[in-house]
Amino acid sequence: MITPLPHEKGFHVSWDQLHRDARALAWRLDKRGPGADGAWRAVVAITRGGMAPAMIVARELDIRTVDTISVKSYHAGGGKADTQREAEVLKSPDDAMMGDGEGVLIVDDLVDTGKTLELVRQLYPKAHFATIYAKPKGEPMVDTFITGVSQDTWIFFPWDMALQYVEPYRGKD
Ligand SMILES: O=P(O)(O)OC[C@H]1O[C@H](OP(=O)(O)OP(=O)(O)O)[C@H](O)[C@@H]1O
Ligand SMILES: Nc1nc2[nH]cnc2c(=O)[nH]1
Ligand SMILES: [Mg+2]
Repeated sequence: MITPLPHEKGFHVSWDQLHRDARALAWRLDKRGPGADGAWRAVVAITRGGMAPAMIVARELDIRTVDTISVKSYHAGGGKADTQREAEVLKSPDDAMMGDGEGVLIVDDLVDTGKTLELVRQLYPKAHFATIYAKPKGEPMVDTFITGVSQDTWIFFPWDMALQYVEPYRGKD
Protein backbone atom coordinates (compact mmCIF):
# COMPACT_ATOMS: atom_id res chain seq x y z
CA MET A 1 0.00 0.00 0.00
CA ILE A 2 1.30 3.47 -0.90
CA THR A 3 0.38 6.08 1.72
CA PRO A 4 -1.73 9.04 0.56
CA LEU A 5 0.47 11.50 2.50
CA PRO A 6 3.06 12.61 -0.10
CA HIS A 7 0.34 13.36 -2.68
CA GLU A 8 -0.40 16.98 -3.61
CA LYS A 9 -4.00 16.48 -4.63
CA GLY A 10 -6.97 14.36 -3.59
CA PHE A 11 -9.59 12.97 -5.96
CA HIS A 12 -12.65 11.86 -4.02
CA VAL A 13 -14.88 9.31 -5.74
CA SER A 14 -18.47 8.74 -4.56
CA TRP A 15 -20.34 5.44 -5.01
CA ASP A 16 -22.45 7.13 -7.64
CA GLN A 17 -19.42 8.32 -9.59
CA LEU A 18 -17.73 4.92 -9.29
CA HIS A 19 -20.86 3.20 -10.59
CA ARG A 20 -21.07 5.54 -13.60
CA ASP A 21 -17.36 5.17 -14.39
CA ALA A 22 -17.47 1.37 -14.06
CA ARG A 23 -20.47 1.29 -16.42
CA ALA A 24 -18.58 3.49 -18.88
CA LEU A 25 -15.70 1.00 -18.71
CA ALA A 26 -18.07 -1.91 -19.40
CA TRP A 27 -19.65 -0.16 -22.38
CA ARG A 28 -16.20 0.60 -23.82
CA LEU A 29 -15.25 -3.09 -23.54
CA ASP A 30 -18.49 -4.45 -24.96
CA LYS A 31 -17.96 -6.66 -28.06
CA ARG A 32 -14.18 -6.07 -27.93
CA GLY A 33 -13.24 -9.63 -26.98
CA PRO A 34 -10.96 -11.68 -29.25
CA GLY A 35 -13.63 -14.14 -30.51
CA ALA A 36 -15.76 -13.67 -33.63
CA ASP A 37 -18.72 -12.45 -31.53
CA GLY A 38 -16.48 -10.13 -29.44
CA ALA A 39 -17.61 -11.76 -26.18
CA TRP A 40 -15.34 -12.08 -23.14
CA ARG A 41 -14.96 -15.52 -21.49
CA ALA A 42 -14.56 -14.30 -17.91
CA VAL A 43 -13.94 -11.37 -15.61
CA VAL A 44 -11.15 -11.51 -13.03
CA ALA A 45 -11.03 -8.92 -10.24
CA ILE A 46 -7.72 -7.88 -8.72
CA THR A 47 -8.64 -7.84 -5.05
CA ARG A 48 -9.60 -5.99 -3.20
CA GLY A 49 -10.06 -2.69 -5.05
CA GLY A 50 -11.04 -4.35 -8.33
CA MET A 51 -13.98 -6.26 -6.86
CA ALA A 52 -16.72 -3.61 -7.01
CA PRO A 53 -15.66 -2.43 -10.50
CA ALA A 54 -15.44 -6.05 -11.74
CA MET A 55 -18.90 -6.86 -10.40
CA ILE A 56 -20.40 -3.89 -12.25
CA VAL A 57 -18.55 -4.75 -15.49
CA ALA A 58 -19.64 -8.42 -15.24
CA ARG A 59 -23.24 -7.39 -14.69
CA GLU A 60 -23.28 -4.96 -17.62
CA LEU A 61 -21.69 -7.46 -20.01
CA ASP A 62 -23.70 -10.45 -18.68
CA ILE A 63 -20.57 -12.43 -17.77
CA ARG A 64 -21.22 -15.13 -15.14
CA THR A 65 -17.71 -16.53 -14.88
CA VAL A 66 -16.00 -14.31 -12.32
CA ASP A 67 -12.81 -15.06 -10.40
CA THR A 68 -10.24 -13.16 -8.33
CA ILE A 69 -6.50 -12.72 -8.07
CA SER A 70 -5.04 -11.29 -4.88
CA VAL A 71 -1.88 -9.24 -5.23
CA LYS A 72 -0.07 -7.77 -2.27
CA SER A 73 2.39 -4.98 -2.91
CA TYR A 74 5.00 -3.69 -0.55
CA HIS A 75 8.15 -1.58 -0.47
CA ALA A 76 11.17 -3.86 -0.82
CA GLY A 77 13.36 -1.56 1.28
CA GLY A 78 11.17 -1.55 4.39
CA GLY A 79 8.22 0.74 3.73
CA LYS A 80 10.04 3.94 2.77
CA ALA A 81 8.35 5.92 0.00
CA ASP A 82 11.49 6.07 -2.17
CA THR A 83 12.18 2.32 -2.18
CA GLN A 84 11.31 -0.08 -5.01
CA ARG A 85 7.74 -1.42 -4.95
CA GLU A 86 7.40 -5.18 -5.26
CA ALA A 87 4.29 -7.29 -5.74
CA GLU A 88 3.43 -10.88 -4.85
CA VAL A 89 0.46 -13.11 -5.74
CA LEU A 90 -1.35 -14.34 -2.59
CA LYS A 91 -4.24 -16.13 -4.34
CA SER A 92 -4.55 -17.17 -8.00
CA PRO A 93 -7.65 -17.61 -10.17
CA ASP A 94 -8.62 -21.02 -11.55
CA ASP A 95 -5.72 -22.22 -13.72
CA ALA A 96 -7.77 -24.23 -16.23
CA MET A 97 -10.16 -21.33 -16.78
CA MET A 98 -7.37 -18.75 -17.19
CA GLY A 99 -4.99 -20.41 -19.65
CA ASP A 100 -2.80 -17.62 -21.04
CA GLY A 101 -5.60 -15.13 -20.34
CA GLU A 102 -7.01 -14.91 -23.87
CA GLY A 103 -10.60 -13.65 -23.75
CA VAL A 104 -10.35 -12.78 -20.05
CA LEU A 105 -10.97 -9.28 -18.75
CA ILE A 106 -8.80 -8.46 -15.74
CA VAL A 107 -10.24 -5.50 -13.82
CA ASP A 108 -8.77 -3.24 -11.16
CA ASP A 109 -9.89 0.06 -9.67
CA LEU A 110 -6.73 1.92 -10.70
CA VAL A 111 -3.21 1.65 -11.97
CA ASP A 112 -0.62 3.80 -10.21
CA THR A 113 3.03 2.71 -10.63
CA GLY A 114 1.91 -0.25 -12.75
CA LYS A 115 3.66 -2.83 -10.49
CA THR A 116 0.47 -4.79 -9.77
CA LEU A 117 -0.57 -5.04 -13.43
CA GLU A 118 3.00 -5.78 -14.52
CA LEU A 119 3.02 -8.89 -12.35
CA VAL A 120 -0.43 -10.08 -13.45
CA ARG A 121 0.44 -9.41 -17.12
CA GLN A 122 3.48 -11.69 -16.84
CA LEU A 123 1.16 -14.49 -15.70
CA TYR A 124 -1.62 -13.89 -18.27
CA PRO A 125 -0.02 -12.12 -21.25
CA LYS A 126 -3.07 -12.48 -23.52
CA ALA A 127 -5.62 -11.10 -21.05
CA HIS A 128 -7.15 -7.64 -21.49
CA PHE A 129 -6.33 -5.28 -18.61
CA ALA A 130 -8.89 -2.65 -17.65
CA THR A 131 -9.00 -0.09 -14.85
CA ILE A 132 -11.33 2.77 -14.07
CA TYR A 133 -8.58 5.26 -13.18
CA ALA A 134 -4.97 5.49 -14.39
CA LYS A 135 -1.92 7.53 -13.41
CA PRO A 136 0.69 8.27 -16.11
CA LYS A 137 3.39 5.87 -14.82
CA GLY A 138 0.99 2.93 -14.98
CA GLU A 139 -0.71 3.75 -18.28
CA PRO A 140 1.56 1.50 -20.41
CA MET A 141 0.36 -1.48 -18.32
CA VAL A 142 -3.38 -0.96 -18.93
CA ASP A 143 -5.27 -1.63 -22.18
CA THR A 144 -8.45 0.29 -21.38
CA PHE A 145 -9.23 2.90 -18.72
CA ILE A 146 -11.80 5.65 -18.24
CA THR A 147 -10.24 8.58 -16.36
CA GLY A 148 -6.61 9.71 -16.15
CA VAL A 149 -5.35 11.51 -13.04
CA SER A 150 -1.93 13.06 -12.39
CA GLN A 151 0.79 11.07 -10.61
CA ASP A 152 0.66 13.39 -7.56
CA THR A 153 -3.07 12.72 -7.02
CA TRP A 154 -4.33 10.27 -4.40
CA ILE A 155 -7.65 8.68 -5.32
CA PHE A 156 -10.03 8.19 -2.38
CA PHE A 157 -12.54 5.42 -3.02
CA PRO A 158 -16.01 5.32 -1.45
CA TRP A 159 -15.19 2.16 0.55
CA ASP A 160 -12.37 4.09 2.28
CA MET A 161 -14.51 7.07 3.24
CA ALA A 162 -17.43 7.98 5.52
CA LEU A 163 -19.74 10.98 5.70
CA GLN A 164 -18.95 13.15 8.70
CA TYR A 165 -20.00 16.44 10.23
CA VAL A 166 -17.98 19.56 9.30
CA GLU A 167 -18.05 22.88 11.14
CA PRO A 168 -19.73 25.74 9.22
CA TYR A 169 -17.27 27.99 7.41
CA ARG A 170 -18.37 30.99 9.53
CA GLY A 171 -18.16 29.43 13.00
CA LYS A 172 -19.28 30.88 16.37
CA ASP A 173 -16.58 32.93 18.21
O1 LIG B 1 -0.13 0.36 -9.91
P1 LIG B 1 0.28 0.04 -8.51
O2 LIG B 1 1.31 1.00 -7.98
O3 LIG B 1 0.67 -1.38 -8.31
O4 LIG B 1 -0.96 0.35 -7.56
C1 LIG B 1 -2.29 0.02 -7.88
C2 LIG B 1 -2.85 -0.97 -6.91
O5 LIG B 1 -2.80 -0.42 -5.58
C3 LIG B 1 -4.08 -0.55 -4.97
O6 LIG B 1 -4.26 -1.82 -4.37
P2 LIG B 1 -3.60 -2.23 -2.98
O7 LIG B 1 -2.36 -3.03 -3.26
O8 LIG B 1 -3.41 -1.01 -2.13
O9 LIG B 1 -4.62 -3.21 -2.29
P3 LIG B 1 -6.23 -3.20 -2.20
O10 LIG B 1 -6.77 -3.28 -3.59
O11 LIG B 1 -6.54 -4.40 -1.40
O12 LIG B 1 -6.66 -1.91 -1.52
C4 LIG B 1 -5.05 -0.45 -6.13
O13 LIG B 1 -6.30 -1.07 -5.81
C5 LIG B 1 -4.33 -1.19 -7.22
O14 LIG B 1 -4.60 -2.59 -7.16
N1 LIG C 1 -6.97 4.37 -2.70
C1 LIG C 1 -5.86 4.42 -3.46
N2 LIG C 1 -5.02 3.36 -3.48
C2 LIG C 1 -3.92 3.46 -4.26
N3 LIG C 1 -2.93 2.57 -4.46
C3 LIG C 1 -2.03 3.14 -5.29
N4 LIG C 1 -2.42 4.38 -5.63
C4 LIG C 1 -3.60 4.61 -4.99
C5 LIG C 1 -4.50 5.73 -4.95
O1 LIG C 1 -4.32 6.79 -5.57
N5 LIG C 1 -5.61 5.57 -4.15
MG1 LIG D 1 -5.76 -3.10 -5.37
